[in-house]
Amino acid sequence: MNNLIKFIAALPKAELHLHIEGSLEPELMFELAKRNKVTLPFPDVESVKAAYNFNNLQEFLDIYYQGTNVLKTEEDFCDLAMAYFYRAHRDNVLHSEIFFDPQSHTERGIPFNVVMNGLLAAVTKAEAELGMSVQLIMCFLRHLDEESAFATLRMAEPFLDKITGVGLDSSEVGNPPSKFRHVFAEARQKGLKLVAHAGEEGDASYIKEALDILNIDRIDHGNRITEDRLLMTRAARSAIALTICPLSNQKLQVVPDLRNHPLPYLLRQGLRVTINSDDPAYFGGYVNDNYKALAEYCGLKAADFVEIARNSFLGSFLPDQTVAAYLDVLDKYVDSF
Ligand SMILES: Nc1ncnc2[nH]cnc12
Ligand SMILES: [Zn+2]
Repeated sequence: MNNLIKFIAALPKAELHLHIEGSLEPELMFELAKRNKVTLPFPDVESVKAAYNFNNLQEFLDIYYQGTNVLKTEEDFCDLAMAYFYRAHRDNVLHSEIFFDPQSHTERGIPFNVVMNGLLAAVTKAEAELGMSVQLIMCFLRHLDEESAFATLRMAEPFLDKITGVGLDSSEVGNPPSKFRHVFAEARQKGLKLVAHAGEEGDASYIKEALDILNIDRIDHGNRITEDRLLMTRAARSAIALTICPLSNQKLQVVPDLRNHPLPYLLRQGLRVTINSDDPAYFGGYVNDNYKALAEYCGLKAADFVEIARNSFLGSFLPDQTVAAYLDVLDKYVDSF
């Protein structure tokens, strides 16, 4: 097992499902609260951590949106993203596609430009200092209406060459993909990639809608695809990637027991599954912790993790040439281990 943990630690990988707001560690939350004179509803870091016990997605989201209140300036967004890039770099993440939730900031009066400029400064720094590649995916909050998503897309107009795609997150059940069909169609027309959280808490019909109506390029989570054999076959044949987040699933009680996580089954069924951290500051682990959990609880072996790391590059939105270069790095690592 020790050898496998070492193998995972240095395995070259991409992370494709990471909410930058979900990487806000309690320590940084307190630092930013002090810097911006924001009063937090918690006396100290320990009590924040103690509050991170969730029975479902909504309980998490309530506390996650509250956490964003400390983010006010470009510098805050830059510091937040840099903290994640340094941490991901330690996990040997070579490429990261990060989500951000502009509406959680614009709704509290923070200008869209402040969010973008802060994140873009961090992306430039991570690329230069750490040699990482980074892409940004702008998510629409699905508990808000489609008009608000359209307004967000309009705000993003000056930055569209720096945004790779759009996504759909927040409260899934009751907010089906079809609610956002027009804004996704417009995003597609603008040349953006499309992803959506689907089949996390919602049943497999949410995944089917996201594929049929939104025409997504990648499925975020998708763990409930096991409920629909036809959909699984379709996902396997089309090689669409699933960005699965095991520790998140456990924390949000989407999967009651990690020992029964569907990822190994989906991998054997030939689906392009990847392992990701989702909101690592809230769910108790960064990407390598998620890989390790699958080793420990599901008995995945080195060859499985190589396949998953390979999937992470193949499922990315990088150009083919860059993917090929990363796969070479991966092959060399495997040969040398
Ligand atoms: N796991 C998740 N599901 C839906 N929306 C989210 N926003 C941040 N994390 C999320
Ligand atoms: Zn997510």
